[in-house]
Amino acid sequence: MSGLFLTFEGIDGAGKSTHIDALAGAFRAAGRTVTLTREPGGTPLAEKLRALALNEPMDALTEALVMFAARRDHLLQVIEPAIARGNVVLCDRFTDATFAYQGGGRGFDREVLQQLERWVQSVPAIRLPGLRQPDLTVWFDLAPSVAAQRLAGARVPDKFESQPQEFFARVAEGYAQRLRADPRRFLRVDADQPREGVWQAVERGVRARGLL
Ligand SMILES: Nc1ncnc2c1ncn2[C@@H]1O[C@H](COP(=O)(O)OP(=O)(O)O)[C@@H](O)[C@H]1O
Ligand SMILES: Cc1cn([C@H]2C[C@H](O)[C@@H](COP(=O)(O)OP(=O)(O)O)O2)c(=O)[nH]c1=O
Repeated sequence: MSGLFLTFEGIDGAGKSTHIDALAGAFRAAGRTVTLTREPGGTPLAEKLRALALNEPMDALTEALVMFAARRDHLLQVIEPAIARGNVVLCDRFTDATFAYQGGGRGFDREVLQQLERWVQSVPAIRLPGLRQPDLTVWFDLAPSVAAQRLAGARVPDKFESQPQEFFARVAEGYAQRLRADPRRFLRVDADQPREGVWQAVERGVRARGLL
């Protein structure tokens, strides 16, 4: 079986977490080996970079470089080997998050991000000029006001979660731009419904593409 690479995106509080586990269960039930991972993070080095990125103030270029440094390590140490073994890699956030948060939220130069994307996602397994990209990206689309209500009191906010709603409106627009640039890669899910409805939309979308 050939490997698969699926990523999950959305503003903080959109409700990704539960459904990633459920999807892992569905793939395992279909006989697949699943690698569950996340960004920033997924390796010892990238988890150290995550702690810095989520807690230390830094300028937008530094933040983007830290995200892509963590990504490079994660891609080479975990994601590529798992895909090569034929696993299904389910990754909580990937490069679309950098375009959404650092590009949209922080207003950082998208051309610089595109250059970093080209460097970091050029891997030996893929002949240039191709890049490693997800086979499917599930985008949990939710209005920032609803996400803020869901997060209120749910957990101690980190550097990003404590941003104002206007920040998340720009992050959401950042995701929408990435979808417009590559619509076939995305499954947009309306996250403003009860969990069961969200799950059905995720499962149906993944099955409809023949991935499950
Ligand atoms: N469909 C839903 N309706 C209402 N609340 C939800 C729904 N999905 C998740 N939640 C709750 O919203 C909060 C954020 O969900 P979470 O899965 O942690 O989001 P994310 O991983 O996208 O940041 C949690 O408290 C979770 O229990
Ligand atoms: C991957 C990535 C995440 N982030 C941010 C988005 C999130 O606020 C945070 C971590 O994401 P996440 O793992 O979704 O947080 P949690 O475990 O609290 O649900 O990092 C970026 O700003 N840029 C990136 O490239």
